[in-house]
Amino acid sequence: MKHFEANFDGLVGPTHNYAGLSFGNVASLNNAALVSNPKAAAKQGLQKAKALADLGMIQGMLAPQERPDLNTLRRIGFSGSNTQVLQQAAKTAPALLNACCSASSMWTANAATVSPSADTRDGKLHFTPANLVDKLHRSIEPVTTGRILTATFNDPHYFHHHNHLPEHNSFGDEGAANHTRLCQEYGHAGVELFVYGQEATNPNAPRPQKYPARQTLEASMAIARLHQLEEDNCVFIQQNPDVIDQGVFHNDVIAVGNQNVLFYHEQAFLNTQAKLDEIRRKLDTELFFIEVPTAKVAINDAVKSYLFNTQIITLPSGEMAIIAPTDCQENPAVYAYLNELLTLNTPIKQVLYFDVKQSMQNGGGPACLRLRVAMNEREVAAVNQHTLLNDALFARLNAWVDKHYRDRLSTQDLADPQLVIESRTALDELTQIMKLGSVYPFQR
Ligand SMILES: N=C(N)NCCC[C@H](NC(=O)CCC(=O)O)C(=O)O
Repeated sequence: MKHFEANFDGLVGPTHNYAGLSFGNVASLNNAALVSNPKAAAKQGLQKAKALADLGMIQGMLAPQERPDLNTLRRIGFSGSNTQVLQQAAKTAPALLNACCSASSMWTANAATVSPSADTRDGKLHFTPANLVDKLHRSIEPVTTGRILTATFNDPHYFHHHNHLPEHNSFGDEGAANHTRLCQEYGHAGVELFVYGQEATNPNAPRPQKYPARQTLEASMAIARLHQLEEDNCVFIQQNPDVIDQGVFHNDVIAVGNQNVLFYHEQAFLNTQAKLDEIRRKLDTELFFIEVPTAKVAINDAVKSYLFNTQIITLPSGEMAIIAPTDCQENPAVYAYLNELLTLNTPIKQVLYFDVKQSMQNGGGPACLRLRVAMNEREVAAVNQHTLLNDALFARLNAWVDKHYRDRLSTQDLADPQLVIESRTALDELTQIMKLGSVYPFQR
């Protein structure tokens, strides 16, 4: 049977904006209050996704969430008509209004952790939506994320959907951004790498001093249990707390894996050598550990350019390509490194650059925008086919964006009641295009 790794990219929502909501994410803080362009953001994302589909990759799209989130605003005591709720919140608690308007579900690397059927005891593909408890604006995503995932991977014979983990700091979970998988072939059992920022229940364990460690070991271990993984197929690695304090808020800002390649910065992990040895012991295949030294790329350059927030994909030819943001071309040290990488004897043979600046300005690179789902051909056939990107869906979604999205949005605009109407009209139409059913609170 054939097997593939599909990418499911998040469609950027109509309220994409820069509110500076993510302490510890330097791009989000540095670009706070910039005026955004939701239309351009959505189109940049679609272009990247379509380019991968055109390369022969299986590419899906995940629907965005309903924002402004009026349910949450009502839950915290704002009342009256929608207009009154927005006006009261804007006047008395603008930070809470901003949190309820973020389009952050676009970064689907944080939607869930996914374990392919080759790794799990029941032979099903497992999904656990991330609870994202570290950030208020993200903690309101998991329920709808679960509904969107269930509507996308909608055959219970193949797909096993779990609830998100308990909403407590001990179980801080950021999904696939802190998880990667190494394997020989996508359809063979692999080793799942769970990279955590701290041990919540061990006060003596190392942890960052300045910025939050969003993912806990406790959460990673809970996911491994839920997904029915064997101990021999898991490696738990601690992220280096010093790099979290330099702005590496997720592991996918400092490391990325694909098949038998692990591409990571010298300073990414704690106990690196022991962990690499454990991977070698648990995965009996030729492995390429590509370590980027600080002398070639400083942490600061890695964070600014998102060198490691690239996608490494295996093309139908069997060669690997790196999907990088154009910011990597603009950074001399990183660009020189990527050119050198192509001359090293690794499976990576080309680099393709994409402009995803609207997302980058909020700290989301190409890899943040996608959720990887390794599947065999039967599982691909069991996916909701209206979510898979082809020429027709691409044209339809572009027209949908043109019709509904603004090309300018400031944080002041978030209180505009018209934005609620525009966003709901757009999402209602989208659920019909992608045949998702009633996934949004306003539809239920
Ligand atoms: N690395 C991965 N996988 N994802 C990137 C997520 C970026 C997101 N930014 C934001 O949520 C900023 C929103 C704002 O400031 O308006 C975050 O920090 O959670």
